[in-house]
Amino acid sequence: MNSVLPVGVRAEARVPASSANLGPGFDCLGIALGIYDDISASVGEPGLRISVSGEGAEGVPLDDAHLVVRAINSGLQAAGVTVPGLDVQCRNSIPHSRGLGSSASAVVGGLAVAGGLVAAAGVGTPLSAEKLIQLASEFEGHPDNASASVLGGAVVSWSESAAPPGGAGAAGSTPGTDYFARTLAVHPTIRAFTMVPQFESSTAVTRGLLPDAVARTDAVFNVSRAALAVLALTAEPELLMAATQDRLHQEYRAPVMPATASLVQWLRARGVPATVSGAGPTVLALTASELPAQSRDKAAELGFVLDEVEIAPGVVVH
Ligand SMILES: Nc1ncnc2c1ncn2[C@@H]1O[C@H](COP(=O)(O)OP(=O)(O)O)[C@@H](O)[C@H]1O
Ligand SMILES: N[C@@H](CCOP(=O)(O)O)C(=O)O
Repeated sequence: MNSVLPVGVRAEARVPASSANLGPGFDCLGIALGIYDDISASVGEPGLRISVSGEGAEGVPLDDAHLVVRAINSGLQAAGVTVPGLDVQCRNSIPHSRGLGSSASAVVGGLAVAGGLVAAAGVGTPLSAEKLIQLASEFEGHPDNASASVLGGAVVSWSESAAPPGGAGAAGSTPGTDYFARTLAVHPTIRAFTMVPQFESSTAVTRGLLPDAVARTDAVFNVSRAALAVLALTAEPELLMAATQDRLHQEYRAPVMPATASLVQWLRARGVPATVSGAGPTVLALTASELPAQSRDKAAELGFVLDEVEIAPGVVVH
């Protein structure tokens, strides 16, 4: 029988954004970025009271359908506990639907808060980092984002499933899939720059633009670049230009985000290893060199705001 957490138990989580794919590592490489959502939750009287401020506050439901609340409930269930009610506060800095993994961050943050409540009460089963990766990947469908937000730094993630190999279409977990991830020790000279536009793009929609099958030559191209990306990120940053080339997703998504494609092309033509961040429309540059002096103006001309962001630690619960 499930334990009931007592009223008054409280936990907070600070969860980073993430950028998935890093060019060739479609659905398997990611990096945590220093843009954070802060979530706090207390066990309260029956019912749900939720307040949301910051990014995306106007567009999210303020009831049990809220993604963070759903993740908290899922985490409590996984830990084998229940609560009479919840008070939840979300203070968001991660922009939604820009390719910065906001949905994965919301899920990781909610699960981590649930783990924090369980730990604070000293009952139920604690949620380890491995468990958070498993639950978040099952829940949200993007282990590359979720693993980065859990572990921090750059990550490689993979899954094992009893199901036969499938297409590249819809995200979402196949029942019985196990998810795994490891961090890469990012070379200390590598810096991260984001260029974030105002316009949004749904990950689910732009996954629909990807073909189910690709030419073997393109598959080989990406396998070689993804393997090279591990070397470039950890030991030889001078290889980042070659290591961030991709033939699996960026070109297919370009027609619905031409400004993103133009900015990536402009930067790469000047030796900056820029990629589409996740499913876009944000542009990410991981580089050990300075950006060309005109980069900020060029980004602004196309409607993007350029910032340097830290390569972030994983979710922190307190
Ligand atoms: N912090 C959050 N709280 C509630 N819902 C969120 C949050 N972050 C993202 N979402 C939901 O996820 C959607 C964005 O998901 P998605 O299209 O995958 O973009 P992203 O690249 O930002 O993850 C939002 O429209 C919203 O419904
Ligand atoms: N590998 C996924 C990553 C989606 O990331 P998001 O930040 O855009 O949600 C994909 O490329 O679809």
